[in-house]
Amino acid sequence: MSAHIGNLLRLDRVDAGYDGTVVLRDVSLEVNDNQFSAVVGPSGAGKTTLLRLLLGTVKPSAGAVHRRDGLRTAYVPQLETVNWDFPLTVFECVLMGRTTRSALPWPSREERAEVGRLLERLGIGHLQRRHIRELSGGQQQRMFLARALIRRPHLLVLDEPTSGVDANTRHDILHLLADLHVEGIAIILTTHDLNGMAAHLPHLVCVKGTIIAQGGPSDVITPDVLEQTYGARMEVLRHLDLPLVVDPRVTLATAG
Ligand SMILES: Nc1ncnc2c1ncn2[C@@H]1O[C@H](COP(=O)(O)OP(=O)(O)OP(=O)(O)O)[C@@H](O)[C@H]1O
Repeated sequence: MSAHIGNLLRLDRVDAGYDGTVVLRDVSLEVNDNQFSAVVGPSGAGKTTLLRLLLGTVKPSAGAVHRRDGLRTAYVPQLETVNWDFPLTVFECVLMGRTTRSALPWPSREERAEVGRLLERLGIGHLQRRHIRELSGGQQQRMFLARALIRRPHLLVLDEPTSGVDANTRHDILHLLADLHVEGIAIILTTHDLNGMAAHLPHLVCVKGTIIAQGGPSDVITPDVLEQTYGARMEVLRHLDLPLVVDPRVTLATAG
C-alpha cells in the first residue's frame, strides 16, 4: 500500500448535465489515493453523473476537472444497466476490461492467468465458462469487480454495488472493497443504503443537484443534512457508534 496521500483528482466548481440541462451545479470534490467514499442522495440527484465526471465520460459545462497524470480509473456499472443477453462468458467479460491487448486476437497465457487469479480471489473461479446471465446478483457484481480490477486501477468507481443483493452478499462486498482499499485502491461508490452501507464508510458525499455535505458519517448523516437532501425530516439514532437513520423511505430504498 502506498503511504503517499496525493490527489488523484479534483473537481473545481463544476457544473455538468446533459443536452444543455444542468443536473449538477458548483461541485467541488477532492479524491485522494486513500479515498473510500459513498455518494448518497435521492434518485435523480446526480450521483451517477458525479461518477461520470470522475471517470471523464461526462464533461463539465463550467469549472474544471484536474486529473493526476497517468491516473487509471475503473468502473463497475449498475447491474440494471447491463445487457445480459449479450453472448459472453464470465471469462470473456472480465477479459474485456483489460487496457492492454497483445498483438494476438486471443488472450495471452499471462492474460488468462490474470483473469483466473482475479476470479479465484473474488470466489467465482469455478464460474469462468458460464454465460454472464447465469449468475446470481452477487456473482455478477464480483464478475464486474474482476473486470474493473484487471485494469489495475488507482481509483475504482462503483454504481450501487449492493443494490438488489441480500444482506450477506452486501456484507461480503463491503469487506472485499475494504480489503482493496487497504491494498491502496481509492474507492468511490454510490448507494441508497444509508444504514447498511454508507454509515460504514469513512467518507460520505451527500448529493442533491450539488454537494449538500461531505465528511465522516456522523457529520453527514444528520437530520439537517438529510432534510436538505431528501426533503423530509428523519430521526438519527446512534448504534454501535454509527449513525442510524430511522425513516421508512430509507428502509424502503435499501430494499431495492
Ligand atoms: N444520459 C443521460 N441523458 C439525459 N439525461 C440524463 C442522462 N443520465 C442521467 N440523466 C438525468 O440527469 C439527472 C441525474 O441523473 P443521475 O443518473 O446522475 O442520478 P442518480 O442520483 O444517479 O439517480 P439514481 O439513484 O436513480 O441512479 C436525472 O434527471 C436523469 O434523468
